Amino acid sequence: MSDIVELQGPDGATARVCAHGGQLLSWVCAGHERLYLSPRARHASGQAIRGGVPVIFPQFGDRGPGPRHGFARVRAWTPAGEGRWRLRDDDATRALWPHGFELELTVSLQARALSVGLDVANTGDDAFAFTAALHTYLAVDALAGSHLHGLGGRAYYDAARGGTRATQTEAALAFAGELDRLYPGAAGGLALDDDGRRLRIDAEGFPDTVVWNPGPALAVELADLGPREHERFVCVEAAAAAQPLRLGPGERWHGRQTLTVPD
Ligand SMILES: O=P(O)(O)OC[C@H]1O[C@H](O)[C@H](O)[C@@H](O)[C@@H]1O
Repeated sequence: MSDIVELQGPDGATARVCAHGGQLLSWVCAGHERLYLSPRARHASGQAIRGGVPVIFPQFGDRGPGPRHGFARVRAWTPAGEGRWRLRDDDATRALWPHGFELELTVSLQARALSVGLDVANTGDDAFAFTAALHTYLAVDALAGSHLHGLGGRAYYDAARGGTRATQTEAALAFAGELDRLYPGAAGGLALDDDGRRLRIDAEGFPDTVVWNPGPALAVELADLGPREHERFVCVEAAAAAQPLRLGPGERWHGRQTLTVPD
């Protein structure tokens, strides 16, 4: 598609970013694709692309009256220089959410690392509250053997079980069946192991982490996913979802997720 830009890293890494949704679609580092993009992903206007790094704003999930996961992921963003895209309010966004804002997405490639930044500026005359996330789909070769480290002992809300609160007792989280957890106040310091490969996941600005895998039954129900596709990814999301963030007129917030392939 013509609205996809390829970025080159210092060590031969590449990233592809689509203006539709301001969405990272691919990051190839040390010869491996690190992000998952569904073969059934749709790039059509008004549709969210299943995979990569969707930008969730101004509403995470169903935590408000607006469209599920907000509108940023289905809007056309504007290129704003090397590795930068912007989204500003317009008549269509104000019809859904009556506020003046500017989002800036920054994608940068360092040696063995990818950094995705999201800035939110309040350009209107009134304060607003928002929830947001970088809804990162990490590719895995073998879901059954994958483990996410760094959330042991953390409390979470379990959206796959009616939002009940629980505490993760195991040090390494395994994936079997639907998993949909919001860990408030747990950000970054994570590592995903998959088939002998490790990826470090760090965050700043975003206070929470969401971990999602639809499992086999839900994967079949999602038209842009399909049978067994859930075995190819784990979503580890840098999120501000448990409590809305507030910005007064002229204020700006910055969040970032960094993925690193250790040497
Ligand atoms: O299907 P989507 O609207 O893209 O949402 C995909 C998933 O996103 C997040 O991870 C939520 O916690 C899940 O509840 C949701 O199912």
